[in-house]
Amino acid sequence: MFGFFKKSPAKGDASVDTPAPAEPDIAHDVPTEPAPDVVAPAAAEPKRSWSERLKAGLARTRKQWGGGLAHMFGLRKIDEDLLEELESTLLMADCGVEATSHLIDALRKRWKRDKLETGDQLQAVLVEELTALLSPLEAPLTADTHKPFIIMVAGVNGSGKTTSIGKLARWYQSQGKKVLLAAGDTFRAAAREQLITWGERNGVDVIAQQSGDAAAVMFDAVNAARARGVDVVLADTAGRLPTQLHLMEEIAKVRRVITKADGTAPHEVLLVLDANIGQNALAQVKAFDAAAGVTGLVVTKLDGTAKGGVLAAIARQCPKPLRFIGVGEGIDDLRPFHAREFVDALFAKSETTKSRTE
Ligand SMILES: Nc1nc2c(ncn2[C@@H]2O[C@H](COP(=O)(O)OP(=O)(O)OP(=O)(O)O)[C@@H](O)[C@H]2O)c(=O)[nH]1
Repeated sequence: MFGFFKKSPAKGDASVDTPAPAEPDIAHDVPTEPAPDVVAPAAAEPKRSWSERLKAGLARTRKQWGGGLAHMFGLRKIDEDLLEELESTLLMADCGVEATSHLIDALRKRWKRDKLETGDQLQAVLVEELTALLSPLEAPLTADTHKPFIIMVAGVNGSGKTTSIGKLARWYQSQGKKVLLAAGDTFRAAAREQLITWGERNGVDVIAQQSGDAAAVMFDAVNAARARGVDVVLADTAGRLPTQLHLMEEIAKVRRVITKADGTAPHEVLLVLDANIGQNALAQVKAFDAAAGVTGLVVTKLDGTAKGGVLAAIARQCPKPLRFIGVGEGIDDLRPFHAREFVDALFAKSETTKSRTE
């Protein structure tokens, strides 16, 4: 079962100058308690394409928008009442006041300028404007500017960090990269076990310590990655709330230790946001950015929420590259964000996905 898993590191692989951590424990030991899966086991149902999964995943948000929008558009004549209804629908989908006003103003201008008449014509313009609003967020993370390319993953508790790391590891493996995981969530034992189990099953080395602090794990991981010719390091960190100031200080320290181990790193600081938090995402981006210098976002759980409009709020109020979006618990349910693909899925005809989502 654990056949792919490498045992202990070659001597000197994880040599540490300072601080002196406990001996790095390449996690080949059997976990003392059953570890939860990083992601749900492969489902028995036939494999669906990413675009099908994206459409299915966005069903709730689409219902919130589309449900309201379907009767709004069609052959209905455009008037101020229609724009007002559209405004409420966008606000309810958590687009936020700024993005909503921006979109409504743009639609009003286009209505007058292009002499639009029907709701359908207005919908086509909304698709265009929303794509234009979200496009600046589109910036896939190829992770090939450095070797090893060190990605530090941060976020509040339960946002989906550890799960996303498993999915990202699979994604980068599929791109032909050699991946190493660093179990830097030293607060939650289960997170460490999750990564270890995932690594064992997928032939990915995991740097972990039975005890010790996150900084030491990071230091070991950077050195081990160098010694083993790793392309991408995915470093987990403990969940924390922006209000927990001492923990926000700790994440700044974790970052500093990574830089100490490799002067050019971290090459990416990914903030994982749970889409269900809607507008709170903005405050989280600001707080984590101040503490750890966020360079990219992952928005998870877009499948479980009607608040997919939060991406528009992010685009308008705190634009950061949206590297990946998650639309499910399956291993392949996290993919690079593409604005047009996202908007198309949002406005897809529900018949195409209905049978799969119910
Ligand atoms: N439906 C759905 N669930 C997700 C998605 N991403 C993560 N999850 C679930 O969210 C839950 C929390 O995920 P974790 O990865 O453990 O979260 P974490 O941020 O590492 O948690 P802490 O270590 O407590 O900070 C798990 O049950 C995941 O399966 C997603 O895109 N969709």
